[in-house]
Amino acid sequence: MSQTLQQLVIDVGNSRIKFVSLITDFKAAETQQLPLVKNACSTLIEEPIPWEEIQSWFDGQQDNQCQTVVAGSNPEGIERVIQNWPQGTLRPPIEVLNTADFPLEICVEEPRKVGIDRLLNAVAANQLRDSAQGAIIIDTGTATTIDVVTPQGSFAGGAILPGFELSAKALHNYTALLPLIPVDDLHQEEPVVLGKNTTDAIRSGLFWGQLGAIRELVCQQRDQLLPNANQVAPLILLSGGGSALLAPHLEGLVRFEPLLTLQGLAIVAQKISDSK
Ligand SMILES: Nc1ncnc2c1ncn2[C@@H]1O[C@H](COP(=O)(O)OP(=O)(O)O)[C@@H](O)[C@H]1O
Ligand SMILES: CC(C)(COP(=O)(O)O)[C@@H](O)C(=O)NCCC(=O)O
Ligand SMILES: [K+]
Repeated sequence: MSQTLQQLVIDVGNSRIKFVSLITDFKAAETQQLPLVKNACSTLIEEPIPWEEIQSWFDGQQDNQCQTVVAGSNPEGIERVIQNWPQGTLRPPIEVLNTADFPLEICVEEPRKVGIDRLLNAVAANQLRDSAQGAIIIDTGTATTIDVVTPQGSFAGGAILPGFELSAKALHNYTALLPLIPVDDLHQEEPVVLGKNTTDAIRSGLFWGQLGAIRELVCQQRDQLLPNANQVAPLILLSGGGSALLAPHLEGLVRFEPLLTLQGLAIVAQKISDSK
């Protein structure tokens, strides 16, 4: 019989706090499946947390059936979530901090300085990739990260660049004449390449520049993962707040997994609870 664990998992980034409830199958490690997301919501980092909605996911259940866990790249934001934790149905969260306990080898100069979100993505990628297959993870948050997992399953580092919104704010904040372009504009219609006014020129740079940077880094990282022809092509995963915007343009190249970090955190938390 397969044993399952219900979880409330929270990822606190630099722009948004993401909440999901999931069902994690203890046998999932053998099946190359990610924990199943049942409910999801998010809020901007400075906005109130939608506790009522989140608590309603667990209506009619005993609190001790659900494991709650929080982690992320924004320590102040995590503190806020813990401080504002509601009285009542939800069990207080476990904060996952210590990446030394992760089921992951971290091959960089200072493993403790790597953003936990990048490592959680790698844990999730390890669940999905075939054995002897490497992985490349594109995560488009406040920053966009493009990271490599080796065919042996270790986190091997990667690249960090500004995401859509940060790039838009930087252009506005550090120039005299450039307006602030809301990222929602990029969703309305595909930006023209040849901007005939300032706004369209910025939209073009933000959108096609981000896409081009991602393609170039994926290309170079793939070459590094495939030093000879008899290796398996890497699994390329696309996640994060900006991923829905990019997915149609990376079709055929990537697998779209918008909640990868949260699912990685669910796997890590399940392993921690299992080992106790
Ligand atoms: N409507 C939108 N259109 C395009 N991009 C968006 C939109 N909403 C969010 N984003 C992108 O997603 C990023 C936030 O993604 P998220 O994964 O929540 O970030 P973080 O993990 O840093 O909190 C924004 O910085 C922006 O780049
Ligand atoms: C690169 C990041 C800012 C991405 O965070 P996000 O955009 O998701 O909020 C975060 O992973 C981070 O703060 N990393 C620490 C430095 C490092 O990973 O090397
Ligand atoms: K992230």
